[in-house]
Amino acid sequence: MAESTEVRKLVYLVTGGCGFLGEHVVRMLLQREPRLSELRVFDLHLGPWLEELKTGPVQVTAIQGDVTQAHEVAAAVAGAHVVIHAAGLVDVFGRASPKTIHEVNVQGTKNVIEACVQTGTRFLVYTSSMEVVGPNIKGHPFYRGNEDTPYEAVHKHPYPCSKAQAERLVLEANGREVRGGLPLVTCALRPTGIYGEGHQIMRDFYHQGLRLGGRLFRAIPASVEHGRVYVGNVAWMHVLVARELERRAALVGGQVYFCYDESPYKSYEDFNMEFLGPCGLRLVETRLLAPYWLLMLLAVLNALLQWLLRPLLLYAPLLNPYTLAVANTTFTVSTDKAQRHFGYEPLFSWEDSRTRTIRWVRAMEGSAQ
Ligand SMILES: NC(=O)C1=CN([C@@H]2O[C@H](COP(=O)(O)OP(=O)(O)OC[C@H]3O[C@@H](n4cnc5c(N)ncnc54)[C@H](O)[C@@H]3O)[C@@H](O)[C@H]2O)C=CC1
Ligand SMILES: CC(C)[C@@H](O)CC[C@@H](C)[C@H]1CC[C@H]2[C@@H]3[C@H](O)CC4=CC(=O)CC[C@]4(C)[C@H]3CC[C@]12C
Repeated sequence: MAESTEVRKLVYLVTGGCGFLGEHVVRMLLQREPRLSELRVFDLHLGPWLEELKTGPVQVTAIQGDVTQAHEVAAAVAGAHVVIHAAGLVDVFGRASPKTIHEVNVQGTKNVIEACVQTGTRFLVYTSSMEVVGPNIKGHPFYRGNEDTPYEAVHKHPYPCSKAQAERLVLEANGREVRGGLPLVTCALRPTGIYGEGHQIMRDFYHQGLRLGGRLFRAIPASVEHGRVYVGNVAWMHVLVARELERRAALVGGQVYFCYDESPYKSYEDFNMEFLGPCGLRLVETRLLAPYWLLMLLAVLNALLQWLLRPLLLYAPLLNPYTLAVANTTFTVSTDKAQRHFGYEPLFSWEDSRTRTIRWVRAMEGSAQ
């Protein structure tokens, strides 16, 4: 842990700093990085909450910008010591075109890398994803795997494809000479399904349950386990690895790390019920009524409806062939690589993560009444 008496001299840039994860990274940096003199928050959509952060000792600079625009990225990166690149189009629901997903996630990442090289920024942390690994299109389970577990990472969906390409670009950029002659040091963090305060999908599930009279209907067998990780622990891993990149460049540079904590392995739906159950929702067992083939038929009908309605409106339900396949494939990680390489330990216990998330859902409950 950096000493609190350290001189404030570092400039950090967080792209996507107003997103679900990005906001937690921004707030974690302000709380736990005492060397910060300036924190730049770069996002397509700036949040009003940024204003409240401008009263502290750190200069918080809000930058409205687009990672697909190289000149905007270069202007934001210039003079930064560290870039945490979390901006991305997280779309598995067909809201954006494959072209747009590629432009943001791949070209946007290229722009960040080139901006670091051209302006002399030496440290880059990329928010990758478990989806870079899987589940693959063959539905192979990934059971308690780690960063070295062999797995046939074969993707067709634009989102995992874009994350895999972007991650590869970041790792390949490690060691490139930046302006000033020193090497660029990069790494990529792979969160599994992130949950916590501000998670839009949890919000969607909650509102869906309210619409259905307090019930959610099981679509996935309880035996299908999904690894999940609390947003505060993902944010902490970003802050910690950003700090250690300089000191441990030879070990950490060019590496990937799964984000993990003590969150239990459960099916995606059962895990969500850890928070939605205490807020009054219940999961109705319909596995006998809704076999997988019927769910896939409904998912395909959703995809067809989305295509037919696109000229008129955006129809983007949670259930589509991709989300059903991912939800129905076990993907859990068990690793300590981040602990071994840069001393990561989860900041929030499972109990604390659960309590914080329930508190957030309850606050939604109040706003929904
Ligand atoms: N939510 C999850 O479960 C997981 C997310 N991730 C990754 O974490 C990162 C953050 O994801 P979330 O916070 O969940 O998503 P989010 O959608 O809440 O945040 C993404 C942020 O990026 C910004 N952004 C999008 N396009 C942009 C552009 N062209 N220029 C500038 N900013 C742009 C958005 O405005 C948003 O604030 C993403 O890279 C995602 O791939 C990885 C694993 C799991
Ligand atoms: C309708 C039911 C089938 C329901 O169970 C569908 C759940 C589905 C919306 C989610 C199941 C698994 C999620 C994904 C997983 O956590 C991995 C991810 C990593 C990312 O980088 C972004 C988000 C996501 C793709 C995540 C999205 C929501 C699910 C598909």
